[in-house]
Amino acid sequence: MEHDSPLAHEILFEPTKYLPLFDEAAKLAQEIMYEQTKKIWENESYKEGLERPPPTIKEFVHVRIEIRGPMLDNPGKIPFFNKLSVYFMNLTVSYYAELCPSIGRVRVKHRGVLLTLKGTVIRSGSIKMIEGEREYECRKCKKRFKVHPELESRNSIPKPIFCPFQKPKFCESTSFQLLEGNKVCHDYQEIKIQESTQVLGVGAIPRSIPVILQDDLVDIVKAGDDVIVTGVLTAKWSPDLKDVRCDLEPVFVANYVRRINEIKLDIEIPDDVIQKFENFWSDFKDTPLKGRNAILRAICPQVYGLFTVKLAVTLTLIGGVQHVDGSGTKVRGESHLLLVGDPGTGKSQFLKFAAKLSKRSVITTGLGSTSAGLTVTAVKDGGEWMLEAGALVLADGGLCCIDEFDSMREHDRATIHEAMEQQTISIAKAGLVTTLSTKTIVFGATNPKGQYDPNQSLSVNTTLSGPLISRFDIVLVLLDTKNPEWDKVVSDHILDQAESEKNKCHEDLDKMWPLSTLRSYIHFVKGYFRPTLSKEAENVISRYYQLQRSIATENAARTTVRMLESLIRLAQAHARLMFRNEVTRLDAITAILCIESSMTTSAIVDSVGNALHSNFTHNPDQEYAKQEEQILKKLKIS
Ligand SMILES: Nc1ncnc2c1ncn2[C@@H]1O[C@H](COP(=O)(O)OP(=O)(O)OP(=O)(O)O)[C@@H](O)[C@H]1O
Ligand SMILES: [Zn+2]
Repeated sequence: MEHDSPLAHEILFEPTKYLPLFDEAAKLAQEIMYEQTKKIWENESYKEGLERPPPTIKEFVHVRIEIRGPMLDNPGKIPFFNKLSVYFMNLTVSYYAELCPSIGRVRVKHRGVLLTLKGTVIRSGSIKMIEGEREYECRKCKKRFKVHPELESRNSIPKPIFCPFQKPKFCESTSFQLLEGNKVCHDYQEIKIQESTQVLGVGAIPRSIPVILQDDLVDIVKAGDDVIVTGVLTAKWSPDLKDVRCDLEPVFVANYVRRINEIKLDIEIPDDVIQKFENFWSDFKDTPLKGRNAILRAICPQVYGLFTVKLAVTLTLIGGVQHVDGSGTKVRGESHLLLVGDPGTGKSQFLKFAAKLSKRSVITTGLGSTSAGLTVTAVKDGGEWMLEAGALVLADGGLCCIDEFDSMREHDRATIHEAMEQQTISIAKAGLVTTLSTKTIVFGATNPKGQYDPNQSLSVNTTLSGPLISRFDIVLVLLDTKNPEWDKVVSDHILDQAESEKNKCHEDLDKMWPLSTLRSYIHFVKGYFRPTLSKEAENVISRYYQLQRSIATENAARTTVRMLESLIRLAQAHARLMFRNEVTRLDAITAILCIESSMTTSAIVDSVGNALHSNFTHNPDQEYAKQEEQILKKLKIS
């Protein structure tokens, strides 16, 4: 029903009066239908001799109110077209958008109305049973009535003081009989939802609010889920702990909960934008790598050069195609990237830019921004154990940027392996047993321990274990080695000197790829293309893998089957970047070049060089032709 119909208005502004009536009506309707279906069932099953189970009746029936509409896309903001102004005591009140505030804007004025909040589940409590209403009989007028638990006093059920029956005249009795046999219990669970950091400005602290789920709403969401919850705001006294003042805490009693993980990521791209992408590639059909580099230049434009890093970041964000291998094991499609670099080499800039490019992202440090750290932990909240989601769970379906990656805690070092490869985290603690999804791209950045020693393996230089490093598709080392020529171009760039002529022609291309277009492009190619390997590409990748396996290097941890899966993912990602549905030899060789720059010792490219000083070439297509010839010779492919 439209939100401004009279009935909707009543429900929105007096839910505690109308919703119980709706539930009563629904229960009555269920009883009537049950009687009718039971009669039909008795006749039919008798006739057909069928042993069909009799119809069942639900003990608790609730009417769930689902609020939809554009106001949910920008909670708390009052979009103009949605602003319903009603003159009330000469005040213009925009009612309805106020019923979808962001969690940080929930105030006392929202108490008692039907609110709709949007957020991410950061904590989920164990499932309990609470005693529902108690039935009493008045000893004087013999009438029966129910007393409901009071949320404010932590679901205790107060004893009745006076008889509620006032007609035909006041009963005034104060003595009642508790009817023991009618004890009613409800399933009960407490979760905590936090407003999405995407909605907040940089540096704003995301607010959270406890939410109470009862009956059929229990256990339908997990930590990390994005949800829209409709319900009534009330308050409860904080637990009476020694020397701690008791406060009234806001709490949200849910009437309806909707998971929006998939919906949120499924963003519509207008046809004219897709047409723009197609026109762009038709302009570059003869020099495809020039077109690709125009896109790559738009990655973190404030950082000059670092071509290899920009390519790696883009391929990581686009990712490969998730599939199930011959043995039935799910092979992830998400790539992971690790930047190991000296201070001041631009790592944090790339983390922040990548987060802006993603629909759903969490930026944190190895230590994690909450007690849950990177994965998940069990915390005591108000005397009861709850599961708290860490960064990887909150970034499920998106990107998790982890700065100072090597500073993570022991607890996370153990669980992050499963989280990055199997993309799940299983936890069994304090009676809370669950498996949470972490289908997340991990983008890590870390400084080497002391001075980077190229003769030592990555594990030694980063104190990260071999198995953990092997989970990263690409590991780029950014060494701030002295390079006068490089220092000059970077300082010119930073000091915003007059760009040299040869870069001028790139300016208009950069204008074509502002952040919003780049984000749409990445989202579109990820969703639209599912590239398969051509025979040529397969041949190149398998030859390279065999060559790597035959060369015993100290980075043996990197030449596992995982490397093969990484090559396939990166090649598929490059095909998507090139707006194609087939992985060609070009994509396979580009994936190999990424892996080569990933190794401190390269297998086939003579001078991989320092990723920090990799720059955009003026004619990439010609440059590539030379590289391809060199690599095919090394792989003995004619
Ligand atoms: N190639 C570059 N072009 C332009 N600016 C750069 C380049 N490299 C680094 N910078 C600048 O240097 C500053 C430091 O970058 P950033 O903070 O990302 O370094 P970092 O690697 O994260 O350092 P740390 O490891 O200490 O966190 C930033 O302002 C960044 O813009
Ligand atoms: Zn009475």
